[in-house]
Amino acid sequence: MENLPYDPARLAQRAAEIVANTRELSALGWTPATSSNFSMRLDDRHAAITVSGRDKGRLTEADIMVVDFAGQPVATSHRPSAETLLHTQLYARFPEIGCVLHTHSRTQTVCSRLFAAQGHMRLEGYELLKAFAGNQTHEMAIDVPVLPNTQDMPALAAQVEDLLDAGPLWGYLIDGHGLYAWGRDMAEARRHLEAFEFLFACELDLRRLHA
Ligand SMILES: CSC[C@@H](O)[C@@H](O)C(=O)COP(=O)(O)O
Ligand SMILES: [Zn+2]
Repeated sequence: MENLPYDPARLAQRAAEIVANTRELSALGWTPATSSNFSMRLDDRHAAITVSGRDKGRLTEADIMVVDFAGQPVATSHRPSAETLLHTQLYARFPEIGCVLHTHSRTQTVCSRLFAAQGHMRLEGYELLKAFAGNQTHEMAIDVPVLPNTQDMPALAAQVEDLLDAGPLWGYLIDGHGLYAWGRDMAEARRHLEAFEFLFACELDLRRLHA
C-alpha cells in the first residue's frame, strides 16, 4: 500500500463530513453553477478540499482531495479548488481552525456589491452576533470586510493576511463573489456561515423596507 503522508482514515471521515454538509448548503441554493469550495484540516500540514469545478450539489467522496498548506496537491493528480490558498492560509496561520467554508449565495453576493465601496459591512445590535465564537453580547458591532475580487489568489491571500493582522475575524466577503467563513470544526464554521447569511438578509430587508 502507498505510504501516504496523511492519515487515510481521517481523510475518509473528513471527506464524508464535507460531502454531507456541502449537499445541505447546496440545497439551500448557496452554491450555484459549481461555485463554492469547502475544506477541513487533516493535520498540521494537510487539508482535505473540494476538487476544482465539481457540482457542489452532487458532491461525492471522490470529489475531495488532499493539499498541503502551500496549496499543492498531495498524492493525487486532481486539481484543487482555484481558491485553495484562501483555505490553506487560515490553516497555516491558526492551528485552532479546522474548517473553512466558501459559498456564493445570492444574499452574500448582493451584500458584497452593496458594501464594496465602503470596504466593509457593519452588523450591529443583533442577538445572533453571539453566534460568532467569543462574543457574549448583542451590544456590539462587527465590520465584515469586503475585498475587491481578483483571480490572483496570492494577491487576495495577502490582503486577507492584512485583515487577520488587524483583529479577530470570522469571515469576509469578496466583491461580486461570495463569503468565506471558518471555525474550529464543521459545526462552528457552519454556525458562522449561517449567522452571516441570516444577518446579511436582515440588512437587505431593512434597506428594502426603508427604500
Ligand atoms: C463557477 S465560478 C466560481 C469559481 O470561480 C470560484 O469562485 C468558486 O467558488 C469555485 O471554484 P472551484 O475551483 O470549483 O473551487
Ligand atoms: Zn468562489
